Amino acid sequence: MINLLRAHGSENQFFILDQTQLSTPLTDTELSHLAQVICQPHATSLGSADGVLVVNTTTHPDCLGEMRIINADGSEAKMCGNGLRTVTRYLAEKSNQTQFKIATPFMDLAVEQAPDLAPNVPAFSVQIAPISMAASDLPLHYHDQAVLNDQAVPEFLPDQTFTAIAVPNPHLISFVDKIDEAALGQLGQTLNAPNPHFTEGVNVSFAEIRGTNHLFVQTYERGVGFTNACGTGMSATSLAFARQFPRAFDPTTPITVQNPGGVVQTRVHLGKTAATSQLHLIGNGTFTARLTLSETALHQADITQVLVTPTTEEAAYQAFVASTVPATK
Ligand SMILES: N[C@@H](CCC[C@H](N)C(=O)O)C(=O)O
Repeated sequence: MINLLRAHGSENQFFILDQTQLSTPLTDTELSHLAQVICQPHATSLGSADGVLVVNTTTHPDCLGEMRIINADGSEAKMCGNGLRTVTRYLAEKSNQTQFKIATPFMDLAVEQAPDLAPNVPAFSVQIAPISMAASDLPLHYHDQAVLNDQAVPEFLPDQTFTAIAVPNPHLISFVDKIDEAALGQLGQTLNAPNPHFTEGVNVSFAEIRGTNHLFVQTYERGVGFTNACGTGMSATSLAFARQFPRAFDPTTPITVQNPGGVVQTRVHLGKTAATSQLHLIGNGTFTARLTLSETALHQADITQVLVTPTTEEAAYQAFVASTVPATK
């Protein structure tokens, strides 16, 4: 029998599939099909999920494994920050190591265990890289501009400015006084349908600055829709914040980023350019259930016979959020 894990980082919900336990790894078509089926709200008793995190072996130096992220719509993304924290925990527990690297499609990333956030709420710190603002890396097409940096784009929305950053998955960021969820949803949908600007879609984040090193970020994700939290989105937003709002940024302490699913911290070390800056994302890596099914059923994305065994971690995570986050909206 094969085990899957139900995991979340700030309630960004995933299934972790360790392909090293299979006699035959799933093909890319099978992985895409599995994500589209298992992430549906009523597919399991666990509710909807945002994607499937696939763990493979790797021969890259210092890497304990490779992580791929398949979005709920079956598309593959270049990176997943919240997911990387949960895969860090998975590989840390499997190997009994606390500091190592994980291979991702664009880069081998440094990860480590962090102090627990609360009893039964383990936390992990992950590097977010590579970083680029080059329009060609997003890709973004806007009047042949090389970058989009804190700029009005009336084609997106009036009265807001936008910054585009790849980490390396694409993010469009806008700082606002108060998040207008309907406007975020509308823009997210438009830029993830065929459009002339983001031809491969984009994750769209609106952010409120709530004080020095304190943000609230909400994201409409490519391949998913609204998420409770987007780790790469909160990291890219933290970088944009540090560059655009130096008076509200204290480089000596982490940034607290609230989100609809809880709270994370980011560390931003500004370089001369965005690309030479360094980003780290720190937050929970929570396992809420173990799932068991046959390898044949997994290949066929047949989850009708899956056995779900919940853990006790969600109550601990919710208690942590209630004690530390006075109001998320
Ligand atoms: N939730 C993730 C990002 C997942 C990928 C994204 N939907 C994309 O297509 O780029 C995160 O925590 O970073």
